[in-house]
Amino acid sequence: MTETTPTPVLVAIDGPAGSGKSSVSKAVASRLGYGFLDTGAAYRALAWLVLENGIDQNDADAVIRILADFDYEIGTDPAEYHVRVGANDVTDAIREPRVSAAVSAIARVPEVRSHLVELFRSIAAGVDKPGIVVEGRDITTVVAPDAPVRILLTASEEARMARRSAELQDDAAATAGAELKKRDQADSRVVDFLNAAEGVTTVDSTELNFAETVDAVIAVIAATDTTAD
Ligand SMILES: Nc1ncnc2c1ncn2[C@@H]1O[C@H](COP(=O)(O)OP(=O)(O)OP(=O)(O)O)[C@@H](O)[C@H]1O
Ligand SMILES: Nc1ccn([C@@H]2O[C@H](COP(=O)(O)O)[C@@H](O)[C@H]2O)c(=O)n1
Repeated sequence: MTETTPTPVLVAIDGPAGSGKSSVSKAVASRLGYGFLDTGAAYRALAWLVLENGIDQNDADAVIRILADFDYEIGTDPAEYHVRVGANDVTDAIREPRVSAAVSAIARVPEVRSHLVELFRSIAAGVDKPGIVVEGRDITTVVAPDAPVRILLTASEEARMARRSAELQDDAAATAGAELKKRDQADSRVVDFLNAAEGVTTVDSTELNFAETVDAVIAVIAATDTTAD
């Protein structure tokens, strides 16, 4: 008798910048023994490659050309998160302000989006765990609209700006709020991650601490029949 490997349960989480998507998703994945896929890291890694090659991020044709050389790897084990482009470990470099400032221009190129959407679907399908938490901006609507669990993780702009500033120091802390706002404005012209699509559950963490937010997301997953097709 041949044994079939069950399809991993996909938990799709979208939300604006600083809403806690990465940190909360990673903690949820750890608790459940699931994998974790940070999709923003791929857009950031491509933006890093564009900048490293001295390409103008607004030159869509040049960005599309470099996509063919985009040798990308991401760790989906929440305990071993890493991002590589070719031989370069870019885990930290992709968080630099210059990358954050360039990424929205790259993410609005349709060819980039379709290429990465396919990549995300294949990474999620191949995870060697019972499930995977995939987070980004268009996971509930484009990457995995049929996922059994779909969540919009949100928080007030004030809360998100304060949380992001608290991670940083001095000048970076002072500009983080403005950067976050600008990026959301640019990104929301491409995909709607501010309003929950039909069937998507909103978790608003404005009044919740980190642990309460993780619990709230796990409660949504627990309330869903993830065995249904
Ligand atoms: N409910 C919460 N209470 C307090 N802090 C929180 C909460 N949720 C997340 N945080 C903190 O907010 C900060 C931003 O979270 P995180 O980086 O996970 O957001 P994000 O949505 O992935 O952001 P981006 O889209 O910009 O990458 C982190 O320092 C995280 O620990
Ligand atoms: N599904 C996604 C995820 C991300 N983006 C773009 O990438 C940028 C960085 O994402 P973070 O989650 O690391 O903040 C983001 O600003 C978007 O431009 C996307 O388009 N779709």
